[in-house]
Amino acid sequence: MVRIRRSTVVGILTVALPVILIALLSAGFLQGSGQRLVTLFLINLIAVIGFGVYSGNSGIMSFGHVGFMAIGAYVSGLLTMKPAIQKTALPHLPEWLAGWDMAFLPALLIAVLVGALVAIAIGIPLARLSGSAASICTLGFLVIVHVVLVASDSITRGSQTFFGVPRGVSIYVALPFALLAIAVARLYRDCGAGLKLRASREDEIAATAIGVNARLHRFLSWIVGAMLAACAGALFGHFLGAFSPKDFYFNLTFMLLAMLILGGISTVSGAVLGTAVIMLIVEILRKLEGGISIGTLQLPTVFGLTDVGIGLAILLVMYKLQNGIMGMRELDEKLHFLRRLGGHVAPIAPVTSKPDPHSVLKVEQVGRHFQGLIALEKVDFELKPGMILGLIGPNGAGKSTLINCISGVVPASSGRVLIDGVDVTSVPGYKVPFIGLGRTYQNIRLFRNLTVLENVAVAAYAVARRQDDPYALAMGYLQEVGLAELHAHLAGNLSYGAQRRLEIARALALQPRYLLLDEPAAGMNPVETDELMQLLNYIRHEYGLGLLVVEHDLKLIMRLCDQVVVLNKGQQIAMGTPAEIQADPHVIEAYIGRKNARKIAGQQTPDSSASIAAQPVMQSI
Ligand SMILES: Nc1ncnc2c1ncn2[C@@H]1O[C@H](COP(=O)(O)OP(=O)(O)OP(=O)(O)O)[C@@H](O)[C@H]1O
Repeated sequence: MVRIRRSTVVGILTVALPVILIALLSAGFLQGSGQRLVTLFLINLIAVIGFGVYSGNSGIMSFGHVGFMAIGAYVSGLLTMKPAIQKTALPHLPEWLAGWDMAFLPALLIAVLVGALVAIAIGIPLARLSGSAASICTLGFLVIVHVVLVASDSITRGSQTFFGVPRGVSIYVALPFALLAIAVARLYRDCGAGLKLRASREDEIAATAIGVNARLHRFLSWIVGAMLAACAGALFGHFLGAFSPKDFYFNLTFMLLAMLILGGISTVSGAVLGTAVIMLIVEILRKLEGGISIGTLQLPTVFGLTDVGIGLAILLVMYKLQNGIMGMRELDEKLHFLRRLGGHVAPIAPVTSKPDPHSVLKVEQVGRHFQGLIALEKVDFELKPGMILGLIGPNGAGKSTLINCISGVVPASSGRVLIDGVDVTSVPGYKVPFIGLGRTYQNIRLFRNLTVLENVAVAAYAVARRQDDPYALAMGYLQEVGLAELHAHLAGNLSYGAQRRLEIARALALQPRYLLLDEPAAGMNPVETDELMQLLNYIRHEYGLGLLVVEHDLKLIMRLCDQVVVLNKGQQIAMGTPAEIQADPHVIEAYIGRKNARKIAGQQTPDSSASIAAQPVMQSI
């Protein structure tokens, strides 16, 4: 069963109600041309939303969705034409394509289905790409669709227009589809799939480490967006009463992208606002472009004024608001009273447990080379639940590389990492969390444009049972780390210490058996560091987790850890209790150099040991 959250319903209504109002008022009070303009607004809105479902959630700018509009318009137009008109307009049509004479609605559904099939075929390779490479591919798709339609003149009439597509798209016809598009887009944005895709848009590596299969979600959003665009195309074809490939090319792409970017690429409310604003600008500038007379003054025609005007509008908005007028959040997420209407998330207390005595994380002879540089060699240790293992070493010793190898972010060149017998290196990155591993990062990797609650909810989605609300679970973990009050804030706006705690809450929400923490105290003041230490001790005892902590704060390591592993230049030079490590001459030498180590050794008195002499040095590093 799909869980629809109250906040999603509030979000849909916030956007849908003004659209309904505009449409009904226009249908009641405007004349023919005004009504046509509003109908076109509704059709464009569906297309812009289609663009936004893919581009807004994945962060990949699509130039290809007008290709799906062309497919939708062509298929629906062809299927609904009267046979007699079709014979004249498209005399060379093969028999199997001719004479379908379908009603509007089934033809539109088939058009959307064809759009989806094409999207599946293109989406399989496309989903492997991200960033500008994917954007260029979508542009390639648009060009291919255009060329195929123009080149197939026996079935499309080539670059010429074919008339005879039944008209009949009015405000009343377009409105239900626009409302459906709004609902689909918002439901998708807020559901687990949409949330995961938005997380991967923010940081694909961090999203993968909490179980997000970014390729799968890019693929799904591409198909949903394509279906909406095909629907918009079909409506557009029936609105025009004709089909021509040139109507579905760069000009339309430019205008729809302008709407999307101006309003804000990642929100449905931005799509509505952007579509309305650009259509108004276009309407005004088209009138000016043709030359108008004001009293006795006759303004000349200005070629290209509309396109220049749209370009300037985008530039102006982007100069001030990089993420468009609405930014990254929906209107209802920004307005406090609408947020309250969306309801309160009641936390579910996390399930705590005792350490499992049979579980073990084994690092076996792990090595990693980077083009001749040996970053790690033959590292070997075990971590058990309920234990805190410190991992220390000078800069460049290989600590982060080891954590990356253990968590599957970087494949090990040699050796194995086993969690309860399962080889981490043999599973894809997004499946690693499911074998019991959570982690945080040296350079904080949060989903900065998602809220604090959403950051944790992405992880909770990965492991939540069907009956549990991932948001309620996430709220429970936020309470554990003392961030519940800040749940509605954007993660990127939190203080440094709070961001580190949020990363821990996100990792805990995966319900792991082992937690890898890469410099969790970096950038924290002494009070925050003390709080962190208490939190880590609490996690170890209450959740029965095994913790691997990389830290440069040796005081913290010595106070917190049961065992410490020391790396130097990729080699494991020592392993033991904090007291043993402090006394180890190899460790002292690695940290302060051979010469200084000898000096310390020289300062020894009969009743002092190297460890005592070295302690202030070790602790001051
Ligand atoms: N992706 C990479 N490509 C090439 N070299 C790398 C890569 N990652 C790490 N290295 C190299 O591997 C070595 C170990 O780096 P690593 O970041 O693991 O050390 P570290 O102990 O975590 O250091 P620090 O305490 O400064 O974070 C360094 O020489 C580093 O330059």
